[in-house]
Amino acid sequence: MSLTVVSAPGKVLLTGGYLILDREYKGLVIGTSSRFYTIIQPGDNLSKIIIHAPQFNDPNWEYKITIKDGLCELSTFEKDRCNTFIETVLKHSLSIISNRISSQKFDELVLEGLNIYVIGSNDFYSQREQLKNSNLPLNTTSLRNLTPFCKVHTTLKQVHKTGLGSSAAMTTSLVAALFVYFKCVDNVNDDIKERTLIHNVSQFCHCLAQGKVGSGFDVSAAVWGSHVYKRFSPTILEPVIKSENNIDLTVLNKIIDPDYKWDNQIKSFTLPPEFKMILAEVDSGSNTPSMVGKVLAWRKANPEQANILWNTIASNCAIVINNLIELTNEYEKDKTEYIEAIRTCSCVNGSMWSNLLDQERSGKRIFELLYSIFTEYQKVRQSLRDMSNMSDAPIEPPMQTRLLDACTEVPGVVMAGVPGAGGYDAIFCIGIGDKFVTQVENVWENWNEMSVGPLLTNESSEGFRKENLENVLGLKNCLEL
Ligand SMILES: Nc1ncnc2c1ncn2[C@@H]1O[C@H](COP(=O)(O)OP(=O)(O)OP(=O)(O)O)[C@@H](O)[C@H]1O
Ligand SMILES: C[C@@](O)(CCOP(=O)(O)O)CC(=O)O
Repeated sequence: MSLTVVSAPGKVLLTGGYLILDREYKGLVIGTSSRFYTIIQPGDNLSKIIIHAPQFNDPNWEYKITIKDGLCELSTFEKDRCNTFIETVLKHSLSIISNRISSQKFDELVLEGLNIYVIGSNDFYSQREQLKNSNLPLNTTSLRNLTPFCKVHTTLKQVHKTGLGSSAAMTTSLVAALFVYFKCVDNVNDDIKERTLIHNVSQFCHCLAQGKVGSGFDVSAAVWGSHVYKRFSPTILEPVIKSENNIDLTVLNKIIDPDYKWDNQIKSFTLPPEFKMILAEVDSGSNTPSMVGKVLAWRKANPEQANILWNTIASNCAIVINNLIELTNEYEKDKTEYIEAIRTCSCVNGSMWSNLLDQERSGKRIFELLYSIFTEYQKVRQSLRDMSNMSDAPIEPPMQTRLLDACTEVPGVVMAGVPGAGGYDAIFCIGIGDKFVTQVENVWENWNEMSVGPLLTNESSEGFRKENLENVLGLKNCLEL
């Protein structure tokens, strides 16, 4: 049977939280190896769409599709149980697709019905409960022993998410899978225009479903993978977001077109060779919208002070980003020297890397770049703590500061911080060589002040992609074929 499978990565915003809401500033977003999968196969019911989310206790949604004046309408049999993200994507993607392919082809596929699976890698959801119920310690060995895409034994509403951006990865993989299934795109992995089309539709659906136009970095990561991000002007989507219940399809079709005047900027990025990112979730959770509200209100009330702070953070972040890029260039120039320098630094605490600069040895530029990333990122953290104190939003609260400082002490660690909006959700740690990973994980496992749960994910710079079911370990077992 023909199956369409599309995956999209999660995200970690390393630098630029809050700043990227403003087009003046850029952020560095990293794509994760944890991916969200959408699988589509023909249904066996007249115009019925069944959505399966087999990881949850409330696993199915059913819709009936009707098309009226080029607009797709969905009716559901269970009015009290809705999934806004899925419904928004289905309704609008199908309307857009019906406008771009022949009506005969569209009607044929709709009439058959669609069977759709939406499935996220284990790291999107906290696995603490599973481990606890099986009496397993909260560490990476236990996580590796879990079945891929395992059941979370709770409902979608109650599940603890880890901050990797499940809604953006799901939205993007679902949009892309629908466009592939209806053959509205034919080379979506490689064709930039087709990828841009998927970006524009996903960005629109995600904003509409979440009820606001955010910076869109999470959808951008799901589409393009790791990159330096400058947001699009919110005015682009305003005409179709404001009139939520009465969207003009002609306007929408114009806006999502790949040639429309979107002004977002993407500069692709990968961590330099020998770098590794690890992540942990922290057992508390934060309310991002309320933190964003506080920070933006403070900035509005204190524009001069805020601008100084914003510009300081931006210039420190720019040095971090440029140095990371330059390190990759250094590797290309002389791989042996690079690897040797990294090996030296990986055994030493970052604050001591400056000592290496005084010695007569090769690899000086690499030591310089590493030390500069280490110190500039410490300055970013200080500014985020200032932002926390002044706006009263716990971006890097003292509990996280203590944990991050302990991680930063580990030899080979280049930067440890709170991703995105910060708060009590998660932390990331980027280091060089292999040894720092076990040592940082030891710090986490033995941390008493709060419970720190590692994730298995690491950096993967690739955006969404069409997949072959057989190549994704464990995915086939989730389907009722
Ligand atoms: N496996 C899934 N199946 C169906 N819907 C899902 C799934 N995972 C996420 N969703 C959708 O995404 C929504 C969660 O979006 P929300 O914006 O609250 O989280 P998020 O910010 O993406 O979270 P996080 O960054 O922690 O992953 C859910 O309400 C649901 O609509
Ligand atoms: C605070 C903000 O800049 C980043 C939020 O990131 P996260 O969802 O906490 O990873 C908001 C946004 O960019 O939409």
